[in-house]
Amino acid sequence: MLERLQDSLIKSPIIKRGEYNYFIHPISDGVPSIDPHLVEEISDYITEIADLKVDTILTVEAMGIPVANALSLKTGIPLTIVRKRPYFLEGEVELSQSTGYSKGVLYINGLKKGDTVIIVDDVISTGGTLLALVRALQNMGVKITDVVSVIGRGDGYLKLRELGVDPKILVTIDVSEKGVEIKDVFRNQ
Ligand SMILES: O=P(O)(O)OC[C@H]1O[C@H](OP(=O)(O)OP(=O)(O)O)[C@H](O)[C@@H]1O
Ligand SMILES: Nc1nc2[nH]cnc2c(=O)[nH]1
Repeated sequence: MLERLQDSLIKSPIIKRGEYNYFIHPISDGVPSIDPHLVEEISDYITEIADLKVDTILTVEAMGIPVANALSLKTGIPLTIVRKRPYFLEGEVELSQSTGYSKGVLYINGLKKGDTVIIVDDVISTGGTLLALVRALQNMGVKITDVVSVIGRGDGYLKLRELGVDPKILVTIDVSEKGVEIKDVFRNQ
């Protein structure tokens, strides 16, 4: 199950970003090249495990885009991208993002109260990004059917449970200076 993803993850190089052990992988970095079969394996799996009765697939710039776009092509569901730059359109919602190695601002456009979305992202680590995004969507009155992260590390996902959301993490890993270890693979109940 998700063999390509698991096999490629254990080959990930590690770099230090401050104190943070950052793994480098095609899905989360686009480095080295992204194998389309890998993206297909992941998007096929998401169609089996996630609730896709939604108006749109929501992802975060930049590295949520390859998988979310494949899912959009496969299902015919539109794709909405949370951007790192403002457009100053009416209804734009701004939120602060923090990860284990960076801080920034994200901007939601194109969503309104009553819309239903699935969130798809490449990695959940501290949970800072998805926590801020889910909070903003809940304040907007947007319904979230599922939150899917391709890769998970650490216990940041627990923060989302406090908002009533239980993320589906396809492969959970441990990351140390030595490399990546597979901890768990998501299986449908
Ligand atoms: O759980 P967290 O600690 O918040 O980390 C997860 C976030 O980190 C990465 O985004 P990043 O901001 O590095 O942007 P990128 O997709 O442009 O690489 C990733 O795409 C997630 O959105
Ligand atoms: N590529 C990559 N993206 C991340 N997003 C949050 N943590 C990480 C990480 O260690 N590697």
